[in-house]
Amino acid sequence: MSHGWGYEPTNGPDTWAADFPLANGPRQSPINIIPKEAHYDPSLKALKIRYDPSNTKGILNNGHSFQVDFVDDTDSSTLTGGPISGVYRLKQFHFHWGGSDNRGSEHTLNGIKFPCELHLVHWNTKYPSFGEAAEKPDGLAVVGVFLKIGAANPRLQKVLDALDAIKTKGKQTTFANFDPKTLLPGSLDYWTYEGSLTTPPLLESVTWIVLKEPISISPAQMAKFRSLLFTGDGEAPCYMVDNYRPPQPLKGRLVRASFK
Ligand SMILES: O[B-]1(O)OCc2ccccc21
Ligand SMILES: [Zn+2]
Repeated sequence: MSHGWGYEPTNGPDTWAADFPLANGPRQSPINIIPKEAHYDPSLKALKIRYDPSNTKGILNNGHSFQVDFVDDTDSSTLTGGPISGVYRLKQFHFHWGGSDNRGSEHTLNGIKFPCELHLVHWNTKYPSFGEAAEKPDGLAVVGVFLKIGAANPRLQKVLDALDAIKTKGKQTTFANFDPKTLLPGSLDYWTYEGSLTTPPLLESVTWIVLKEPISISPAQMAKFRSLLFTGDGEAPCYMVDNYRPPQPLKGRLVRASFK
């Protein structure tokens, strides 16, 4: 039986095109961002991010990352402004990280990898659901935030403390009253471009909004991420590390900057 996609040599990013032909599509993510080649666009609006912590639903190890899910049946946690039009609802956030501090992010800056990258996933409410939106060219908007090694980040602690309960694939636990806005850096300056999911099915439905300013994470906090397992209970354990797709060809796309 064919094993599912993952990040090992036998099922990692270089093998995905076999089952997911979009892997070689015209608007794939992530990309390498070269700030000097980004176009400052004065017409880009400021990001407007309003999250309601009471929408927090739970935290799950999905075998590829861990994600914090939100109730998305009303417009109480939304992203508006920025490069998007209309209202996008927060669905979940998750991370990608490396087995050591020299890698882990999906987007890179001048070819530099960060040790970790946060994705806050939102869907366009002009469509009836996340699933429907994920198949539309303007269906999703993902805010990407780089994490760099530094002082322990107290804003991450509540998420980190929940990881012991979701060590293996498929485990989930209650997680309530978390405000993801507390994870954002002081500046909301961003780069934006049209791209895709960075995981199969690699749907080309994402307006990417990558923040310029990273947030910090300490080595000890990174070690907690790396203590999760890709594998389920009873399987030979495989640490959840290097769950990132490398940068993909730009194929003529414009990267715009919201700042000079
Ligand atoms: O592929 B991703 O990690 O990046 C965007 C996204 C959206 C929803 C699920 C997973 C992802
Ligand atoms: Zn992601």
